[in-house]
Amino acid sequence: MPFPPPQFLCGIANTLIVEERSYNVEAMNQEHQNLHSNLNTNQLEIYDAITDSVYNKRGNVFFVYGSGGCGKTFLWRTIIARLRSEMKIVLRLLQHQGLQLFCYQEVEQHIPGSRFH
Ligand SMILES: Nc1ncnc2c1ncn2[C@@H]1O[C@H](COP(=O)(O)OP(=O)(O)OP(=O)(O)O)[C@@H](O)[C@H]1O
Repeated sequence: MPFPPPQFLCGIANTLIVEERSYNVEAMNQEHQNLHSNLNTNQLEIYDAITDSVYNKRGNVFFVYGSGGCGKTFLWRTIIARLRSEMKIVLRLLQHQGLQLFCYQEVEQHIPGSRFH
């Protein structure tokens, strides 16, 4: 099967990156502050574990579960707002009946050399 030329694939990747970096950083920062200040103890514990993994490049995988309405989405929104307020890239890979899978990748400033893993 023919493979698209690399420059075409590079263009697609860059579109994704550009879209993910088009957020209003100030608005995201404000949203993060609002959400974070309302996190309950359990949410805060998970928030700290996930952000610790991100900022210390631990590469952990987290499976967050709980009954409907317990605040999982609220937690994700808080974490995502924090990362996007810092121009980091968060991709939602899957959402199915309470299961959400996110991929976070810090992309280097030099976009053409950057990769998703
Ligand atoms: N710490 C919080 N402070 C204020 N409101 C909260 C908090 N956590 C959750 N909520 C609110 O509670 C409601 C349910 O939360 P959320 O949608 O995050 O639950 P969920 O676990 O994702 O539910 P489901 O599994 O059904 O999708 C939402 O209106 C959300 O804004």
